[in-house]
Amino acid sequence: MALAVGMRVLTRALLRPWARGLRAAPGRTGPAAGGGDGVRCFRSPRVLVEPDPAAGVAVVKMRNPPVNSLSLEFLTELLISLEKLENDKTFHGIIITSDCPGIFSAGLDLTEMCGRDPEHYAEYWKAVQEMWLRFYLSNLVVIAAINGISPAGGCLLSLTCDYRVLANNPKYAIGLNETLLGIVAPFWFKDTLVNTIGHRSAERALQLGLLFPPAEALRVGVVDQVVPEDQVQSTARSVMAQWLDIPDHARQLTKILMRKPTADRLLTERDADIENFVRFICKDSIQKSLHAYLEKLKQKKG
Ligand SMILES: CCCCCC/C=C/CC(=O)SCCNC(=O)CCNC(=O)[C@H](O)C(C)(C)COP(=O)(O)OP(=O)(O)OC[C@H]1O[C@@H](n2cnc3c(N)ncnc32)[C@H](O)[C@@H]1OP(=O)(O)O
Repeated sequence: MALAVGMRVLTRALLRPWARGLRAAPGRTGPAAGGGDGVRCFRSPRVLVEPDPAAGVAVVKMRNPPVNSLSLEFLTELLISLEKLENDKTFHGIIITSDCPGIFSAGLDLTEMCGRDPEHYAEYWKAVQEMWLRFYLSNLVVIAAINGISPAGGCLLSLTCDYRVLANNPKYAIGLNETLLGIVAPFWFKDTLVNTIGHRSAERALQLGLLFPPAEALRVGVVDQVVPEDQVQSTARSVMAQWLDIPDHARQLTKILMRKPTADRLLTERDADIENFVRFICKDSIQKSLHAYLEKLKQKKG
Protein backbone atom coordinates (compact mmCIF):
# COMPACT_ATOMS: atom_id res chain seq x y z
CA MET A 1 0.00 0.00 0.00
CA ALA A 2 2.71 2.44 1.14
CA LEU A 3 4.73 1.48 -1.94
CA ALA A 4 1.77 2.12 -4.24
CA VAL A 5 1.16 5.56 -2.69
CA GLY A 6 4.88 6.34 -2.92
CA MET A 7 4.91 5.38 -6.57
CA ARG A 8 1.90 7.58 -7.28
CA VAL A 9 3.63 10.56 -5.65
CA LEU A 10 6.82 9.84 -7.59
CA THR A 11 4.88 9.45 -10.82
CA ARG A 12 3.15 12.77 -10.33
CA ALA A 13 6.40 14.50 -9.43
CA LEU A 14 8.14 13.15 -12.50
CA LEU A 15 5.28 13.65 -14.92
CA ARG A 16 4.32 17.13 -13.79
CA PRO A 17 7.30 18.99 -15.26
CA TRP A 18 6.47 17.38 -18.57
CA ALA A 19 2.90 18.48 -18.43
CA ARG A 20 4.06 21.98 -17.45
CA GLY A 21 6.65 22.10 -20.22
CA LEU A 22 4.16 21.13 -22.86
CA ARG A 23 1.32 23.25 -21.53
CA ALA A 24 3.51 26.35 -21.48
CA ALA A 25 4.71 25.60 -24.95
CA PRO A 26 3.55 27.84 -27.76
CA GLY A 27 1.15 26.41 -30.24
CA ARG A 28 -0.82 24.46 -27.65
CA THR A 29 -4.22 23.57 -28.91
CA GLY A 30 -6.48 25.06 -26.28
CA PRO A 31 -7.79 24.21 -22.86
CA ALA A 32 -8.86 20.75 -21.90
CA ALA A 33 -12.55 20.23 -22.36
CA GLY A 34 -13.26 18.90 -18.90
CA GLY A 35 -13.17 15.26 -17.87
CA GLY A 36 -15.89 12.83 -16.95
CA ASP A 37 -18.90 11.62 -18.86
CA GLY A 38 -19.19 14.60 -21.19
CA VAL A 39 -15.93 13.69 -22.84
CA ARG A 40 -16.72 10.06 -23.51
CA CYS A 41 -18.62 10.62 -26.70
CA PHE A 42 -17.24 13.23 -29.00
CA ARG A 43 -16.20 13.85 -32.53
CA SER A 44 -14.78 16.65 -34.57
CA PRO A 45 -15.03 17.07 -38.32
CA ARG A 46 -11.81 15.14 -38.97
CA VAL A 47 -11.44 12.92 -35.92
CA LEU A 48 -13.91 10.32 -34.81
CA VAL A 49 -13.50 8.97 -31.30
CA GLU A 50 -15.15 5.66 -30.49
CA PRO A 51 -14.94 5.17 -26.74
CA ASP A 52 -15.09 1.83 -24.96
CA PRO A 53 -15.26 3.02 -21.35
CA ALA A 54 -15.55 -0.51 -19.98
CA ALA A 55 -12.18 -1.42 -21.49
CA GLY A 56 -10.67 2.01 -20.73
CA VAL A 57 -9.85 2.34 -24.42
CA ALA A 58 -10.85 4.74 -27.17
CA VAL A 59 -10.39 4.22 -30.89
CA VAL A 60 -9.33 7.43 -32.60
CA LYS A 61 -10.18 7.34 -36.29
CA MET A 62 -8.50 9.80 -38.61
CA ARG A 63 -10.99 11.10 -41.13
CA ASN A 64 -9.41 13.77 -43.26
CA PRO A 65 -10.13 12.55 -46.79
CA PRO A 66 -8.83 11.87 -49.29
CA VAL A 67 -5.47 10.91 -47.73
CA ASN A 68 -5.42 12.00 -44.06
CA SER A 69 -2.72 14.56 -44.80
CA LEU A 70 -1.73 16.27 -41.57
CA SER A 71 -3.04 19.78 -42.20
CA LEU A 72 -2.95 22.44 -39.50
CA GLU A 73 -6.67 22.00 -38.78
CA PHE A 74 -6.41 18.23 -38.68
CA LEU A 75 -3.38 18.31 -36.36
CA THR A 76 -5.26 20.69 -34.06
CA GLU A 77 -8.27 18.39 -33.92
CA LEU A 78 -6.08 15.35 -33.27
CA LEU A 79 -4.34 17.13 -30.40
CA ILE A 80 -7.60 18.27 -28.84
CA SER A 81 -8.94 14.71 -29.02
CA LEU A 82 -5.79 13.33 -27.41
CA GLU A 83 -5.91 15.90 -24.66
CA LYS A 84 -9.58 15.22 -23.90
CA LEU A 85 -8.87 11.51 -23.61
CA GLU A 86 -5.81 12.08 -21.43
CA ASN A 87 -7.85 14.27 -19.12
CA ASP A 88 -10.59 11.69 -18.72
CA LYS A 89 -9.61 9.14 -16.08
CA THR A 90 -11.78 6.55 -17.81
CA PHE A 91 -9.21 6.06 -20.53
CA HIS A 92 -5.85 4.36 -20.25
CA GLY A 93 -5.19 3.62 -23.89
CA ILE A 94 -6.01 4.73 -27.40
CA ILE A 95 -5.84 2.99 -30.73
CA ILE A 96 -5.14 5.34 -33.60
CA THR A 97 -6.29 4.23 -36.99
CA SER A 98 -7.65 5.54 -40.28
CA ASP A 99 -11.13 5.95 -41.62
CA CYS A 100 -9.79 6.58 -45.16
CA PRO A 101 -9.64 3.26 -47.05
CA GLY A 102 -6.12 2.16 -47.95
CA ILE A 103 -4.42 5.17 -46.42
CA PHE A 104 -3.24 5.57 -42.86
CA SER A 105 -1.83 9.03 -43.46
CA ALA A 106 -0.07 10.65 -46.43
CA GLY A 107 2.06 12.58 -43.95
CA LEU A 108 2.47 16.29 -43.60
CA ASP A 109 0.15 18.35 -45.74
CA LEU A 110 2.23 19.59 -48.63
CA THR A 111 -0.15 22.50 -49.23
CA GLU A 112 0.78 23.82 -45.76
CA MET A 113 4.43 23.94 -46.84
CA CYS A 114 3.99 25.38 -50.30
CA GLY A 115 3.20 28.93 -51.45
CA ARG A 116 2.50 30.32 -47.96
CA ASP A 117 4.23 33.02 -45.93
CA PRO A 118 6.94 32.47 -43.28
CA GLU A 119 4.47 33.11 -40.43
CA HIS A 120 2.28 30.31 -41.68
CA TYR A 121 5.23 27.93 -42.00
CA ALA A 122 6.26 28.73 -38.40
CA GLU A 123 2.74 28.14 -37.11
CA TYR A 124 2.46 24.90 -39.04
CA TRP A 125 5.80 23.57 -37.87
CA LYS A 126 4.95 24.39 -34.26
CA ALA A 127 1.82 22.25 -34.64
CA VAL A 128 3.84 19.38 -36.13
CA GLN A 129 6.28 19.59 -33.20
CA GLU A 130 3.35 19.65 -30.78
CA MET A 131 1.80 16.56 -32.36
CA TRP A 132 5.09 14.70 -32.00
CA LEU A 133 5.68 15.80 -28.41
CA ARG A 134 2.15 15.11 -27.21
CA PHE A 135 1.88 11.69 -28.80
CA TYR A 136 5.45 10.64 -28.00
CA LEU A 137 5.05 11.54 -24.33
CA SER A 138 1.41 10.65 -23.83
CA ASN A 139 0.70 8.97 -20.52
CA LEU A 140 -1.81 6.76 -22.34
CA VAL A 141 -0.88 3.52 -24.06
CA VAL A 142 -0.97 4.48 -27.73
CA ILE A 143 -1.24 1.75 -30.36
CA ALA A 144 -1.23 2.36 -34.09
CA ALA A 145 -3.53 0.13 -36.12
CA ILE A 146 -2.01 0.90 -39.51
CA ASN A 147 -4.60 0.09 -42.15
CA GLY A 148 -3.03 1.82 -45.12
CA ILE A 149 0.02 3.41 -46.64
CA SER A 150 1.97 5.54 -44.21
CA PRO A 151 4.79 7.63 -45.70
CA ALA A 152 6.87 10.37 -44.02
CA GLY A 153 4.79 12.26 -41.42
CA GLY A 154 2.32 9.34 -41.38
CA CYS A 155 5.19 7.07 -40.41
CA LEU A 156 6.34 9.60 -37.83
CA LEU A 157 2.91 9.59 -36.20
CA SER A 158 3.06 5.78 -36.02
CA LEU A 159 6.55 5.91 -34.54
CA THR A 160 5.31 8.03 -31.64
CA CYS A 161 3.06 5.13 -30.61
CA ASP A 162 3.98 2.40 -28.15
CA TYR A 163 3.16 -0.42 -30.57
CA ARG A 164 2.43 -0.69 -34.28
CA VAL A 165 0.23 -3.28 -36.01
CA LEU A 166 0.34 -3.14 -39.81
CA ALA A 167 -2.13 -4.73 -42.24
CA ASN A 168 -0.54 -7.31 -44.51
CA ASN A 169 -1.43 -5.73 -47.83
CA PRO A 170 1.18 -5.49 -50.61
CA LYS A 171 -0.13 -2.02 -51.50
CA TYR A 172 0.86 -0.65 -48.09
CA ALA A 173 4.25 0.69 -47.14
CA ILE A 174 5.68 2.70 -44.29
CA GLY A 175 8.81 4.76 -43.87
CA LEU A 176 10.44 8.16 -43.62
CA ASN A 177 10.86 8.81 -47.34
CA GLU A 178 11.62 12.54 -47.11
CA THR A 179 14.83 12.35 -49.18
CA LEU A 180 12.77 11.21 -52.18
CA LEU A 181 11.06 14.59 -52.06
CA GLY A 182 14.42 16.37 -51.79
CA ILE A 183 13.80 17.28 -48.17
CA VAL A 184 15.59 16.24 -45.01
CA ALA A 185 13.90 14.62 -42.04
CA PRO A 186 14.67 16.80 -38.99
CA PHE A 187 16.72 15.44 -36.09
CA TRP A 188 13.67 14.45 -34.03
CA PHE A 189 12.20 12.43 -36.90
CA LYS A 190 15.59 10.75 -37.21
CA ASP A 191 15.93 10.18 -33.45
CA THR A 192 12.48 8.56 -33.28
CA LEU A 193 13.42 6.16 -36.06
CA VAL A 194 16.83 5.39 -34.52
CA ASN A 195 15.11 4.66 -31.19
CA THR A 196 12.82 2.22 -32.99
CA ILE A 197 15.04 0.34 -35.45
CA GLY A 198 18.60 1.18 -34.43
CA HIS A 199 21.26 3.42 -35.94
CA ARG A 200 22.44 1.45 -38.95
CA SER A 201 18.99 0.50 -40.23
CA ALA A 202 17.77 4.06 -39.66
CA GLU A 203 20.73 5.56 -41.52
CA ARG A 204 20.10 3.36 -44.52
CA ALA A 205 16.32 3.89 -44.44
CA LEU A 206 16.66 7.67 -44.13
CA GLN A 207 19.34 8.18 -46.76
CA LEU A 208 17.53 6.01 -49.30
CA GLY A 209 14.05 7.26 -48.31
CA LEU A 210 12.91 3.66 -47.94
CA LEU A 211 9.21 2.84 -47.83
CA PHE A 212 8.98 -0.65 -46.37
CA PRO A 213 6.30 -3.09 -47.51
CA PRO A 214 4.78 -5.11 -44.63
CA ALA A 215 7.23 -8.04 -44.45
CA GLU A 216 10.24 -5.70 -44.66
CA ALA A 217 8.72 -3.31 -42.15
CA LEU A 218 8.39 -6.18 -39.70
CA ARG A 219 11.89 -7.48 -40.39
CA VAL A 220 13.55 -4.11 -39.80
CA GLY A 221 11.30 -3.34 -36.80
CA VAL A 222 9.43 -0.29 -38.08
CA VAL A 223 6.30 -2.17 -37.04
CA ASP A 224 5.85 -4.75 -34.28
CA GLN A 225 3.32 -7.01 -35.96
CA VAL A 226 1.93 -7.65 -39.43
CA VAL A 227 -1.49 -9.30 -39.56
CA PRO A 228 -4.23 -9.92 -42.14
CA GLU A 229 -6.10 -6.73 -42.89
CA ASP A 230 -9.32 -7.88 -41.20
CA GLN A 231 -7.43 -8.59 -37.98
CA VAL A 232 -5.69 -5.24 -37.52
CA GLN A 233 -8.25 -3.78 -35.12
CA SER A 234 -8.76 -6.98 -33.09
CA THR A 235 -4.98 -7.46 -32.80
CA ALA A 236 -4.56 -3.87 -31.63
CA ARG A 237 -7.27 -4.54 -29.04
CA SER A 238 -5.64 -7.66 -27.66
CA VAL A 239 -2.19 -6.02 -27.57
CA MET A 240 -3.80 -3.11 -25.74
CA ALA A 241 -5.23 -5.49 -23.14
CA GLN A 242 -1.73 -6.85 -22.47
CA TRP A 243 -0.26 -3.37 -22.09
CA LEU A 244 -3.09 -2.27 -19.81
CA ASP A 245 -2.34 -5.20 -17.50
CA ILE A 246 0.89 -3.47 -16.47
CA PRO A 247 0.55 -1.10 -13.49
CA ASP A 248 -0.01 2.30 -15.09
CA HIS A 249 2.45 4.29 -12.96
CA ALA A 250 5.31 1.87 -13.62
CA ARG A 251 4.60 1.78 -17.34
CA GLN A 252 4.27 5.56 -17.60
CA LEU A 253 7.51 6.19 -15.71
CA THR A 254 9.34 3.70 -17.87
CA LYS A 255 8.01 5.36 -21.01
CA ILE A 256 9.25 8.73 -19.80
CA LEU A 257 12.64 7.26 -18.86
CA MET A 258 13.00 5.82 -22.36
CA ARG A 259 11.75 8.86 -24.26
CA LYS A 260 12.73 11.87 -22.16
CA PRO A 261 16.23 12.42 -23.59
CA THR A 262 14.86 12.41 -27.15
CA ALA A 263 12.00 14.76 -26.34
CA ASP A 264 14.27 17.00 -24.26
CA ARG A 265 16.37 17.76 -27.27
CA LEU A 266 13.45 19.17 -29.21
CA LEU A 267 12.04 20.97 -26.17
CA THR A 268 15.32 22.82 -25.70
CA GLU A 269 15.83 23.52 -29.39
CA ARG A 270 12.23 24.16 -30.35
CA ASP A 271 12.52 27.75 -31.55
CA ALA A 272 15.74 27.08 -33.43
CA ASP A 273 14.09 24.08 -35.08
CA ILE A 274 11.20 26.28 -36.23
CA GLU A 275 13.61 28.92 -37.58
CA ASN A 276 15.55 26.22 -39.38
CA PHE A 277 12.38 24.80 -40.93
CA VAL A 278 11.14 28.21 -42.08
CA ARG A 279 14.54 29.08 -43.60
CA PHE A 280 14.66 25.74 -45.40
CA ILE A 281 11.09 25.69 -46.67
CA CYS A 282 11.26 29.29 -47.91
CA LYS A 283 14.14 28.50 -50.27
CA ASP A 284 13.17 28.89 -53.91
CA SER A 285 14.63 25.52 -54.80
CA ILE A 286 12.63 23.74 -52.08
CA GLN A 287 9.43 25.55 -53.00
CA LYS A 288 9.94 24.61 -56.64
CA SER A 289 10.49 20.95 -55.90
CA LEU A 290 7.53 20.72 -53.48
CA HIS A 291 5.34 22.46 -56.04
CA ALA A 292 6.50 20.08 -58.78
CA TYR A 293 5.88 17.09 -56.49
CA LEU A 294 2.32 18.26 -55.74
CA GLU A 295 1.66 18.81 -59.45
CA LYS A 296 2.92 15.32 -60.18
CA LEU A 297 0.51 13.89 -57.59
CA LYS A 298 -2.37 15.78 -59.17
CA GLN A 299 -1.45 14.83 -62.75
CA LYS A 300 -1.23 11.16 -61.79
CA LYS A 301 -5.01 11.08 -62.10
CA GLY A 302 -5.33 12.73 -65.51
C1 LIG B 1 14.58 21.37 -41.94
C2 LIG B 1 13.48 21.12 -42.91
C3 LIG B 1 12.71 19.89 -42.62
C4 LIG B 1 11.60 19.65 -43.59
C5 LIG B 1 10.91 18.39 -43.24
C6 LIG B 1 9.57 18.28 -43.87
C7 LIG B 1 9.00 16.95 -43.57
C8 LIG B 1 8.01 16.46 -44.29
C9 LIG B 1 7.43 15.15 -44.01
C10 LIG B 1 6.21 14.83 -44.85
O1 LIG B 1 5.36 14.15 -44.37
S1 LIG B 1 6.12 15.44 -46.43
C11 LIG B 1 4.74 14.62 -47.16
C12 LIG B 1 5.17 13.27 -47.64
N1 LIG B 1 4.07 12.54 -48.20
C13 LIG B 1 4.11 11.97 -49.38
O2 LIG B 1 5.09 12.01 -50.09
C14 LIG B 1 2.86 11.26 -49.84
C15 LIG B 1 2.31 11.90 -51.06
N2 LIG B 1 1.08 11.24 -51.49
C16 LIG B 1 1.07 10.07 -52.13
O3 LIG B 1 2.07 9.44 -52.39
C17 LIG B 1 -0.27 9.55 -52.53
O4 LIG B 1 -1.18 10.59 -52.49
C18 LIG B 1 -0.78 8.40 -51.65
C19 LIG B 1 -0.72 8.74 -50.18
C20 LIG B 1 0.03 7.13 -51.94
C21 LIG B 1 -2.27 8.11 -52.01
O5 LIG B 1 -2.38 7.86 -53.38
P1 LIG B 1 -3.81 7.95 -54.08
O6 LIG B 1 -3.61 7.55 -55.50
O7 LIG B 1 -4.81 7.20 -53.28
O8 LIG B 1 -4.24 9.47 -53.95
P2 LIG B 1 -3.68 10.69 -54.82
O9 LIG B 1 -4.51 10.81 -56.05
O10 LIG B 1 -2.23 10.63 -54.98
O11 LIG B 1 -4.01 11.92 -53.85
C22 LIG B 1 -5.32 12.37 -53.62
C23 LIG B 1 -5.29 13.86 -53.37
O12 LIG B 1 -4.55 14.10 -52.19
C24 LIG B 1 -3.47 15.00 -52.45
N3 LIG B 1 -2.34 14.66 -51.57
C25 LIG B 1 -1.71 13.48 -51.48
N4 LIG B 1 -0.76 13.52 -50.54
C26 LIG B 1 -0.79 14.76 -50.03
C27 LIG B 1 -0.04 15.42 -48.99
N5 LIG B 1 0.94 14.80 -48.30
N6 LIG B 1 -0.33 16.69 -48.72
C28 LIG B 1 -1.32 17.34 -49.40
N7 LIG B 1 -2.07 16.77 -50.37
C29 LIG B 1 -1.80 15.50 -50.68
C30 LIG B 1 -3.15 14.79 -53.91
O13 LIG B 1 -2.48 15.89 -54.43
C31 LIG B 1 -4.53 14.61 -54.49
O14 LIG B 1 -5.11 15.92 -54.57
P3 LIG B 1 -6.19 16.28 -55.70
O15 LIG B 1 -6.45 17.73 -55.52
O16 LIG B 1 -7.38 15.41 -55.40
O17 LIG B 1 -5.55 15.96 -57.03
